[in-house]
Amino acid sequence: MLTPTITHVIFDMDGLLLDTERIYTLLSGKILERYGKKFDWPLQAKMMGKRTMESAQICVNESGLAGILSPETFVKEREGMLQELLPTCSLLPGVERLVNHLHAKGIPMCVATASCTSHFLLKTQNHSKIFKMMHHVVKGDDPEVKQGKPAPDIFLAALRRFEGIVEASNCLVFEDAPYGMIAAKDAGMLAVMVPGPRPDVSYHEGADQVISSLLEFSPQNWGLPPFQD
Ligand SMILES: O=P(O)(O)OC[C@H](O)CO
Ligand SMILES: [Mg+2]
Repeated sequence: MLTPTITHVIFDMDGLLLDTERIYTLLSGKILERYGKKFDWPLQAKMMGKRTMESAQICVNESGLAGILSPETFVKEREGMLQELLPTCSLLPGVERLVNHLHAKGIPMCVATASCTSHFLLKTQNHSKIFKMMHHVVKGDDPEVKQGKPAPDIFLAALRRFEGIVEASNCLVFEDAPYGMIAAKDAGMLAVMVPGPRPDVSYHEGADQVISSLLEFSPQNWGLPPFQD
């Protein structure tokens, strides 16, 4: 296979840069338990990458709680616990090494996340060093993002905000979520999936590569400068 020429990188955030999906899983499980329902991976897979109200609507509908629990109440019941737990999130393995490396080599990078601004600030407050190296961040509540993942809007908005004219085919997206993968591919980009600790390969569809963590990523396979270490 010809080595692609990647010139720009777009990172998803939740579940890719930050270990926040475990917080969402814990809290969604807690709330559903109050209504005698279970939170499982197939439901989580439908919510990942979605914006706040979209993911709440999916959770309520798929759990058979429509008419019993409103998405607004779900979001309200979760909010206090999110405020407490989101600032405790950590960087996922390999993030610091890869972001520092690409920054040192002058590769423009940005973040495209379904997170709303208030949650973004909570999640990143202890990781400013990493996010300062990003050329820009597009968030779920950005006016340019008309439709959330799996629509390509957020990745196309991210592409437009780099300096100069950048081809989508020269962009590499890192994503953890099935909907994020669809969005990246529909935006015409190459995409590496880091699916987290889930065995079900059916969710990896469309990825140009699947790796278990960013520690496994080899920049030179994508036309990016190799690690020195
Ligand atoms: O994976 P992100 O960064 O697009 O955000 C996802 C939602 O906020 C939580 O699943
Ligand atoms: Mg994600």
